[in-house]
Amino acid sequence: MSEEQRQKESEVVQEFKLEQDNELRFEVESKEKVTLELKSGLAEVFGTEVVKGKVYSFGGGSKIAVFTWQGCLLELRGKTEAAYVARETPMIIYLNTHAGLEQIRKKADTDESKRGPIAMIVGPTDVGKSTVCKLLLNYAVRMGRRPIYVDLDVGQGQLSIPGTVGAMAIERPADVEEGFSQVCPLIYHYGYKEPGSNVMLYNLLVTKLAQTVAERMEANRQNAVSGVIINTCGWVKGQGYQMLIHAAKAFEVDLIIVLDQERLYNELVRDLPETVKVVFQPKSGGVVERSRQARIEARDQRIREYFYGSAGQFYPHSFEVRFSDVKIFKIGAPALPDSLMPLGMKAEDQLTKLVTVQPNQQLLHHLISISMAESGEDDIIQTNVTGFICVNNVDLERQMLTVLSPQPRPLPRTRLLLSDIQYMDSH
Ligand SMILES: Nc1ncnc2c1ncn2[C@@H]1O[C@H](COP(=O)(O)OP(=O)(O)OP(=O)(O)O)[C@@H](O)[C@H]1O
Repeated sequence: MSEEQRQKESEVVQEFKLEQDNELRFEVESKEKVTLELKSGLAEVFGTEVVKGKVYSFGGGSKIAVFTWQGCLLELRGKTEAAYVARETPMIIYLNTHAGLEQIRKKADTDESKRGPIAMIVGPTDVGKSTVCKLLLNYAVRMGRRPIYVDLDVGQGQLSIPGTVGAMAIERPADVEEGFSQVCPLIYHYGYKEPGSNVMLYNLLVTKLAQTVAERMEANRQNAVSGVIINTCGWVKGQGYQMLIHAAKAFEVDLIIVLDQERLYNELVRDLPETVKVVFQPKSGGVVERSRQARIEARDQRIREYFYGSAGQFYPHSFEVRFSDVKIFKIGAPALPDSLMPLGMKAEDQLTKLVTVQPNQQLLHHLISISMAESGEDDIIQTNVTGFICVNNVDLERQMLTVLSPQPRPLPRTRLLLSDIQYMDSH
């Protein structure tokens, strides 16, 4: 018997029969792998249809729900941390939300003066915001729509690596194992994992992103009719709340779905004009709370996937870059008291100021965004980025950086933006 066969024999196999409107929830133990197969009936994972007979594979730490509207038989192989069938889910509520959005799209279909819905999903951490976004986007594309996904979550975003905000037109349902295919997302560099680290910059980027999305809707009628789904951060108190209000205004949202928190719902109803519809919806009982450590690991995993692929299928490059061949900037200078500011400038302006960085050992392990800006005069802060590198070594004597890059040398552009976020490349 081969090693592979032996492994297969000793595998834990579990079968689940689901009635209609049931959901199988499972978590994969860290460092383990679990496969899923639909044996009969129909099922979906966060809005993407599961293909019968196809074997899907999920890595350690995955938290998955397989829902069925009609009933089905499922098989799991491998070590699950928890696996159970839930009968109570809010899926019908989410489906109704989709139907409501589709009504607005239908009106825009026949009336050139109208556009599709702009919906924002808000709520505290771990209420399933990203999952509801995915669901609504998947249902929309399955109906032939081309919605725009905007991700404002700088900590646990789905479109790019942590420390960025971005948007992408969704062309096909998310892959069950890999999520949305990241072809040409429009990404802006923020540089921190917390939205509160530089509120001025965050709001500036949200405004810029909103403008760009509006332009895209102007230029592409199919996107305009399909509308926008916006994912947000879980920071909903104090300044975090003000940032949500800012985003709602910048994107001119029509609908806000508040998951799980009634207080937030009441505040939004109170503070936003009546033209913005605010609805309260429950979170799914399946959403798993993540510890601080789990969040750190998820962020690291996201960055690793950027360079190495979700299954280690990418081979990034490591090469040297001469200090003199690039210009590195960071955004935000140390705050000075108003009395020391040059005439006409406010202390706040410092926060969105571009500062040149002389390469030194402090760059070690930091992520760096490659700006699309071509020259020094371009507004680098409000220009999108084309990719990311990580600094693996700084040689002051030879004036060289060694960088990890998804693409071979040379770097596609020379204007670089330093991120506060670090990544230890342990490959
Ligand atoms: N019904 C469900 N059953 C099992 N797991 C689920 C379910 N819904 C969501 N999850 C899982 O729960 C985790 C948290 O969900 P999600 O990322 O959508 O929450 P969030 O509110 O966006 O979190 P954050 O505030 O960190 O952005 C994810 O790993 C997701 O796969």
